[in-house]
This record gives sequence, C-alpha cells and structure tokens, in this order.
Amino acid sequence: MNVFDQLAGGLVVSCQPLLDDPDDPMRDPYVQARVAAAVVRGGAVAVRANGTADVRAIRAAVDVPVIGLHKQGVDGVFITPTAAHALDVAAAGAHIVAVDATDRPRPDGRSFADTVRALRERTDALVLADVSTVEEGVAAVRAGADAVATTLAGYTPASSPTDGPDLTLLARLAGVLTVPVIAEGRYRSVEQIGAAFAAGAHAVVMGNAVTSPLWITRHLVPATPAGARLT
Ligand SMILES: CC(=O)N[C@H](C=O)[C@@H](O)[C@H](O)[C@H](O)COP(=O)(O)O
Repeated sequence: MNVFDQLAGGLVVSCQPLLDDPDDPMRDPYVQARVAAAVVRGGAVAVRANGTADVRAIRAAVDVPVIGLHKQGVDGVFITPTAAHALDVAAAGAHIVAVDATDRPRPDGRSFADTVRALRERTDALVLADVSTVEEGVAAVRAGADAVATTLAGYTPASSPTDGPDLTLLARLAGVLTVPVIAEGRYRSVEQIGAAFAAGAHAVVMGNAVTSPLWITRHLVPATPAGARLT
C-alpha cells in the first residue's frame, strides 16, 4: 500500500498562509501545526503544507501523510520550482512532495523529470504533479509522477480560470490516467466535493475555505453594507 492509498476517498486539507499576503498573521509554523491538528481531528486524511518550517512542525503534530511543497514567488513556476527545493521539503519530513509539472522554464534550468529523478535517488518521498492541463498530466506521469493534481488549473497561461473548481479538467485527467488524480483548486462547498468524486477524484484538497480566516473574512465582508462601502 503506498501513501496515496491512505488518501483514497478522503478530504485533504491544505494548511497554508495566504500566498498573496506576506503579512497574513497565520504565517507561523506553530499556528499552522495547530490548524493541521484541528483538521485531522475533524477527519482530514492528509495535510498539505508550504515550506520546510511548516512541514516539519506539522509532521510533528499529526499522524497522517503530509504533502509538502515550497513556494517561491508568485509568477511562473512557483510551486517547488527546483530539485533542491524538492529535496529540502522531503528532508523536512514530507511523505509526498508536490511539484509544478508544467513545461515552463524553471529557475534551475532543469525539468520536472529531473526533479522526480533527484527525489527517487535520494528519498522515499512520492511525487504529486501539480498541473493545469491534460497534456501536462500525461507528460508528468511519463516523467514518473506518482499522482496528479489539478492545483494549477486557471493559474497558468495554458489554462483559463473557471468560476469554481475545474471539474472538466479533473474528469478528463481521471479518464486518461491510471495514477490517482487529486482534485484541488477553488473547492469551497460540500456539493463541489461530491461533484469531484463523481468526476473520478481519488481525493479532494480544500485550502483557503477551511484554513484561512483572512481569505474567508475577505470573501464574506463584501456581502455586508459596511464591506460594500469599502469596495
Ligand atoms: C495555485 C496555488 O498556489 N495553489 C496553492 C497550492 O499549494 C495554494 O495556495 C492553494 O491554497 C491550494 O492549492 C488549495 O486551493 P484552495 O485554497 O483554492 O482550496
């Protein structure tokens, strides 16, 4: 049984501070580890986390698989952009390393396949390929990815943002791949979780809608008269 089997049919919760707000008060490994412990207590089958400090703190706080990544910047390839980042995340204790698997240029001039090879040679970590198109998913599996996630749908030049989660991409990936396909990106509701499993998801990842008070409040405030006056 590999680690992805432990995720089958479950909810994975991403415990990360907000990407686009460096002053998010939740940007603290102790805080993220407490959030992770809470979501696991609530039934999350795994936790996704950003950065070696958060991965290490969360590994110590929970007994479910940890999907680690390292975000660098906000443009181009920013999810675990280099082999060195991937090795650091694995060394911090991630069972699975999430890596951008698009074919865009990377800061180390290497390819996604090189990162997979480096992880295989030096760690036991499995590789989750974050993609935005079917073609990227197919190429990622050819390059050795253990699973594919729709994380980058709507966040790359090759994909268009959808209002909610990209269920079409999910269904197409699930239709052509034999590895687990993870639904991730803009999941906000019980209905969307159901729709993802109906479309063939192996597991569903929810992030901001569960773990970011900053994101949730910013989402709700415009519905108030006081918030509407601000916009
Ligand atoms: C595109 C990107 O940078 N995605 C990141 C991946 O780790 C996170 O910022 C997201 O919160 C995560 O994917 C979960 O998605 P959502 O918060 O929409 O449920």
